[in-house]
Amino acid sequence: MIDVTDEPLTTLPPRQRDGHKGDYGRVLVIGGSRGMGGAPAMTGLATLRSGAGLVTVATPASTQPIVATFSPCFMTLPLVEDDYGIADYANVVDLIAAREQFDVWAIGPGLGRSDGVTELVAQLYREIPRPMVVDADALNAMAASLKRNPQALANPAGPRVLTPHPGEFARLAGAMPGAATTDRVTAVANFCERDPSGKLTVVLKGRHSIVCDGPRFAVNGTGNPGMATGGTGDCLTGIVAGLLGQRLAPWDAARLGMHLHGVAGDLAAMKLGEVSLIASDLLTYLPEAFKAC
Ligand SMILES: NC(=O)C1=CN([C@@H]2O[C@H](COP(=O)(O)OP(=O)(O)OC[C@H]3O[C@@H](n4cnc5c(N)ncnc54)[C@H](OP(=O)(O)O)[C@@H]3O)[C@@H](O)[C@H]2O)[C@@H](O)CC1
Ligand SMILES: Nc1ncnc2c1ncn2[C@@H]1O[C@H](COP(=O)(O)OP(=O)(O)O)[C@@H](O)[C@H]1O
Ligand SMILES: [Mg+2]
Repeated sequence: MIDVTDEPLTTLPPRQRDGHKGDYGRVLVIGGSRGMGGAPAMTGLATLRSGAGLVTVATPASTQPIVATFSPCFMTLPLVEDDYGIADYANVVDLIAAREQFDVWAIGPGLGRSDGVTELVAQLYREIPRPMVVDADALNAMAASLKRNPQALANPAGPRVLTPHPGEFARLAGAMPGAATTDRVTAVANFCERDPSGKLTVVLKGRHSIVCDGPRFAVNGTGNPGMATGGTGDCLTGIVAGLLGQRLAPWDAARLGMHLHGVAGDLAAMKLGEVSLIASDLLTYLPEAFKAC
């Protein structure tokens, strides 16, 4: 039985005077491919702007120099690639071996689609014991794995927060959710039940994004159509990862993340007087959104 939550939004605790980077999370973002270096960079910037202590962006070697130019504040890690994109065999071993270094993983923005990506995502999704945000092409990779074996991703090693838009959700679940909120809630709740381990939280994005973890859901009331632009979803991935890095539970990080994402978009639209935004406008007003919360 699914029910709308009546819990108040969980917010971040006040920072201790002697806080240090490790207290606020070491986040690994895995994304990017030739021509899509901006996506993981926006995710990394949103993670930092959401308060994470340290952010590393792992991206194919050919894209690494480009991603690194987006900010001196995050580190970058080259991923081995072959002619078809990321080479799964060469990377999964190193990344899994690195699992103790990172508190939170965020995979998918700009990752591209290939057999190597599908295999890399499937192994990381199953094996990494830390909280993981799964977005964009990592969701498309999951859909490819589920098509081959519906149980391929059951009972992952740690909590997973999926952030599909309706197109990505349709690939994952096999059908486009209806437009009505009740249809969308039912579709997401049914999808969450596919993993009885209770480690799944899903944010179905849109005008009124819905967060659901199986028994409960919440509908977001912030945001505006100016946010319907490339990169704003990559920013949401970073916000949720940044909140997970500060020790919020997946449900709280997803629910607060979508709320703050929309508040930042509303502040940007109001302050810029713009009907259409670009994703970096959202990043500009994200700290103010946190302050207002
Ligand atoms: N600067 C960069 O590097 C950027 C890189 N990016 C990266 O690009 C990769 C592909 O991601 P993507 O979302 O752009 O494309 P895709 O997965 O094909 O889905 C889009 C299709 O889904 C459908 N659809 C239906 N309803 C929908 C809805 N409400 N909202 C959205 N879509 C909806 C609709 O299909 P249609 O109905 O047109 O057949 C639509 O054509 C991904 O890795 C991402 O991170 C981007 O983040 C941008 C900035
Ligand atoms: N009309 C709208 N009103 C409010 N938010 C919107 C609207 N359209 C899109 N958004 C938000 O913008 C983001 C778009 O995500 P996504 O499609 O993944 O973008 P990208 O992959 O290009 O970064 C989602 O968080 C969605 O909730
Ligand atoms: Mg997206």
